[in-house]
Amino acid sequence: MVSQLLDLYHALPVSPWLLVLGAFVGYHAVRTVYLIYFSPLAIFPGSKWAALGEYWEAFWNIGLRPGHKGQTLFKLEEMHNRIGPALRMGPNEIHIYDPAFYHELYKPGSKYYKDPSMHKVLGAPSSTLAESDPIRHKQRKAPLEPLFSKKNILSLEPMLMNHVDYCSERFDEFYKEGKPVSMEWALKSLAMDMVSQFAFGQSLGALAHPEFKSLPVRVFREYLPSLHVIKAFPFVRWLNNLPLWISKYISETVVMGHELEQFASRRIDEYLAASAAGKTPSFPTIMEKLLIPIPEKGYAVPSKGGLRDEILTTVSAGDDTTGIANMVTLFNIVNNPQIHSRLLAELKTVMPRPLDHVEYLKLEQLPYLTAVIREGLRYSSPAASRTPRLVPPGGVTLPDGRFIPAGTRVGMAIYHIHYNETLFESPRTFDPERWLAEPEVVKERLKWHVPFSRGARSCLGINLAYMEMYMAIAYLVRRFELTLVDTTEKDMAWDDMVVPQFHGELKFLTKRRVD
Ligand code: HEM
Repeated sequence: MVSQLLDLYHALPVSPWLLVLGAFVGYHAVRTVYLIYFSPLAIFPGSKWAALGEYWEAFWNIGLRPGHKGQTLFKLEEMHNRIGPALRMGPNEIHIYDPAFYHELYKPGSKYYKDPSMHKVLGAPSSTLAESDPIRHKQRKAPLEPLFSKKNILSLEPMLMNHVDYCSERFDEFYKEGKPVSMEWALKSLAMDMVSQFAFGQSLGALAHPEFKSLPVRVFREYLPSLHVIKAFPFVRWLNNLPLWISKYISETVVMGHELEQFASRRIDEYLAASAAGKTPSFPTIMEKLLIPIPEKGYAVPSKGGLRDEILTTVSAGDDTTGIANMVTLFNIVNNPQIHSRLLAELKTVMPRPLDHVEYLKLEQLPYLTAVIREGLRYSSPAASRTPRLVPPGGVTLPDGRFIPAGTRVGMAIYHIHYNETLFESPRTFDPERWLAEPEVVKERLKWHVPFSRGARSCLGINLAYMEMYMAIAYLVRRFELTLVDTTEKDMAWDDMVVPQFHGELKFLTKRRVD
């Protein structure tokens, strides 16, 4: 057999290496022609590069060329406006801009499931956030869903209030030293302490860090942008599996990720030890619920690694997003004196003195604060990127008659809804008034207010996020004369690095109000 193969090898008219090379080139030439001209998705316009692989998206997103970082979202917006509501953006992916399709794709009971390959990028495939199978997703969500109900979240109010009070004390320290506060770090730390205490029963102490740059806050800020790179080059994820002594020469983010995992594991051990000793927090926690099996709903307690992944993805989902929403909202309040003074006047009706406390349910009733927060969520769109789903069996026919086959990845972006001129007049203006119009008009606009997405895969933390926002905005505006330091609109421009990454810093001097 071997000698026959050797005879064949010697009888070949050209080098076998040339044959291999020829086969490789031939395969790619045929694949290129097929993808660009004959694939069922060839009827959709878009860059030819996009039809061939993840290159087009990577080119605009990962910043190999200056000015091309986190730009896919904006490039798509420009292309949709130029060439139509459905574009090809991958060998097997269509991007849609038509708002009418949003409520088809993300409606409750939608048959468009999360795309597993996309969510593998997150690195915790067994977590509620990343799970794509609808049955397993329901099982994983079973212990969390009642925990995140409004009734339960209301019981967190005293715990959240402690963090707002401590944050205020830290702002005093900065003011006494004559230093401005870097709000992105401070507000992400506030969100981190709130959500981590809800997770572990004990906060990660992010607000106590001298510059608000604790490891967990830094890791999520550094790690999320690397998801663009992992998506284009999935092998990068394997860096995580390298021994730490090797990865520390390659990527600081990977090392920080390992440290965070160890940190979270220690917190889980501490929680388990405290719970065995009968010491549990006075408020409900994510850990507590994850440790109770619910056989009738198919929920079994995960392994320790599974617990860690679930907790870390939930904490990461709730940290940057809420921090960014608060930061963008505060910037726009302070940068618009009329909005600022009207909001302050309203807050004074329920908090006559700067140090007063007021029940969250009363804050929620304030119409102007509510309008400001809604507008802050629209304007900041913290989960701005597209969230892809898979076309269900049978495929789908778009309103214009074009067919998308089953299994195609199809996505829309919250940012494109919130900044669509047909849905929101002058979308680039921060205008709380749009939420104070006639009730029918507001009702129609709310249909397009989707910062938390819609349907079965919408944000689990919506009640917590609203409560954090109402409390942070109301108390910080009521307690402090916030003055911008070296910050302009230009600093608040952002790139889409899975969550917005800002070009500059928002800095405030934080002087206490006396009346
Ligand atoms: C302003 C703040 C927030 C915004 C704008 C936001 C937005 C979103 C969006 C758009 C999704 C859907 C993602 C997708 O389709 O792939 C999502 C999912 C999720 N969010 Fe949030 N989120 C916020 C805060 C929070 C908080 C505070 C928590 C909890 C700690 C949280 C936990 C989650 C979880 C667990 C999911 C996955 C839900 C599932 O797949 O069933 N989020 N969030």
